[in-house]
Amino acid sequence: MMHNTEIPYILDVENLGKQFQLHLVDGRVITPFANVSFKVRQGHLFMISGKSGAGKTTILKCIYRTYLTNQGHIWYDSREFGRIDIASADENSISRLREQELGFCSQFLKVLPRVPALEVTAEPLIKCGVPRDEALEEAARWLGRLGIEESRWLASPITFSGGEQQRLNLARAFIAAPRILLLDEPTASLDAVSKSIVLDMIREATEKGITILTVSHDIAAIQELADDTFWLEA
Ligand SMILES: Nc1ncnc2c1ncn2[C@@H]1O[C@H](COP(=O)(O)OP(=O)(O)OP(=O)(O)O)[C@@H](O)[C@H]1O
Repeated sequence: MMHNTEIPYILDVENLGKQFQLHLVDGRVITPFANVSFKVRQGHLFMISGKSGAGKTTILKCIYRTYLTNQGHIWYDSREFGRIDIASADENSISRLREQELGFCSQFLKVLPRVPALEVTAEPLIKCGVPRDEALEEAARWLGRLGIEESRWLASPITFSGGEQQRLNLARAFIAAPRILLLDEPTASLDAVSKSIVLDMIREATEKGITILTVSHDIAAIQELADDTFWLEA
């Protein structure tokens, strides 16, 4: 077994800071956090904790580059480009990383209407070049594992309950086995059975070497599995 110190860092967040300008209010600037630094080892489950509103989700969104950062660096040891600063990389590199290496699982569902759940789940695999039939079969496997009834697979996920939408988001995030997976409150609206399935999925993924960063208020459940916890001070 490898000692912690022998496992390389895959992500090195250095002096990260984010500001939002509230254009629709009075133009004021808010700074949820500044000078945030942490390092994440490959294949670890890394938990970001802290008070509500401290900026935990914002950090995940900066790493996925949904948000541009205002300060600092997000050094990522990518398979395709080597060491790259996600904070300043060009859009093409970011698209490529999102397709091949980075996954994000949001608490909320954002999908096109009328696309069936099975297709929505298979989409990340199809984008990676997996043949459609194979991708749909794999999608069925994940939806089944997460307890989404087969009768719902051809419906639009817009009609799903909150917990079903969350499980579909998780299926979509795990299906393509990215190198780094960012999970925003992965167990928030789940019952006990679904929660334990998700915790098993997280455990299996890290065992395969996938690095997971998660934000969760379910400290007891996640911390038991987490290799490291970063406390974001408000
Ligand atoms: N797009 C945005 N525009 C303006 N302000 C934002 C935006 N996104 C986040 N914020 C603000 O940044 C702060 C941090 O939000 P964030 O969602 O990252 O917190 P959090 O720590 O994840 O909170 P919670 O635990 O409640 O989910 C909040 O004050 C929020 O209002």
